[in-house]
Amino acid sequence: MSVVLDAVAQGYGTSAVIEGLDMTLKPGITALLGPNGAGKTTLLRTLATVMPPRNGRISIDDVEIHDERSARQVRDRIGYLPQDFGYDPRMTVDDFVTYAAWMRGIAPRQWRRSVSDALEMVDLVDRRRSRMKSVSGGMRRRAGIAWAIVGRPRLVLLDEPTVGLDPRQRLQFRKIVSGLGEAVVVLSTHLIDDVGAICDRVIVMHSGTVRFDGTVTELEALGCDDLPGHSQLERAYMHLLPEGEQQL
Ligand SMILES: Nc1ncnc2c1ncn2[C@@H]1O[C@H](COP(=O)(O)OP(=O)(O)OP(=O)(O)O)[C@@H](O)[C@H]1O
Repeated sequence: MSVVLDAVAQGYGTSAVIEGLDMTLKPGITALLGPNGAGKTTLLRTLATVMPPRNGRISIDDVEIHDERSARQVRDRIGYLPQDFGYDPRMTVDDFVTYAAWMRGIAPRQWRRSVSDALEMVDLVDRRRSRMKSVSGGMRRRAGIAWAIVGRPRLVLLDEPTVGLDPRQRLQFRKIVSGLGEAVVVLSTHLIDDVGAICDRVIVMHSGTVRFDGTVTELEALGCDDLPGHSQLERAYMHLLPEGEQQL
């Protein structure tokens, strides 16, 4: 799986959100960090082929995505969990993940196995018959993660996947993501601990542009003692913000 962005611009209506973004994504776990409104969700939606780029080019496995037709060629390889994902509250957890399998074009004879495999990965096998409306917020989010990984897509996009998870569930989440092996995984988060624990690469965005792109170790090296933060990574993150936002 390869994903290449070349001078990608994206926006809504008359407002530009992302400008001139160049990036190549490879197998491994990449975190998108950045303040509210930095453009992380917009970038994930663009990678998910929900919005073709306004300008520039995005290619997924050498297919250039410029319209619905080209997007359809690659969607079966993409698992995307939006920040506020919708679900029918009467659906069971099993139905919900089976629906994702259907959407992803997985052959019906493989649904049982793929769904069981995804539910096992998120530790929800014993809740598969529960309705989505009756499970806890954290379990629902794990069902969302199962939605994104059913059928083992090679591009997995997770928008703030750990919101609402308790500490043990966050550790489980890290284990799930670390187990995705060869996939290109891109996740947005505000939780710097998660980044330090599992990510191979960190991209820090601000106002639709990339302020940093490198490894966790490279990011840590930017942390200065005179900036606020409880860890070297938090201080490095603060260092990358514009000067007016570096102090509390
Ligand atoms: N559907 C939309 N219509 C118009 N503007 C939008 C829409 N969605 C996002 N925006 C704007 O685009 C900019 C980037 O938003 P985006 O949601 O991509 O940021 P983000 O980094 O994901 O933020 P957060 O951390 O709060 O999730 C913001 O200024 C936002 O107001």
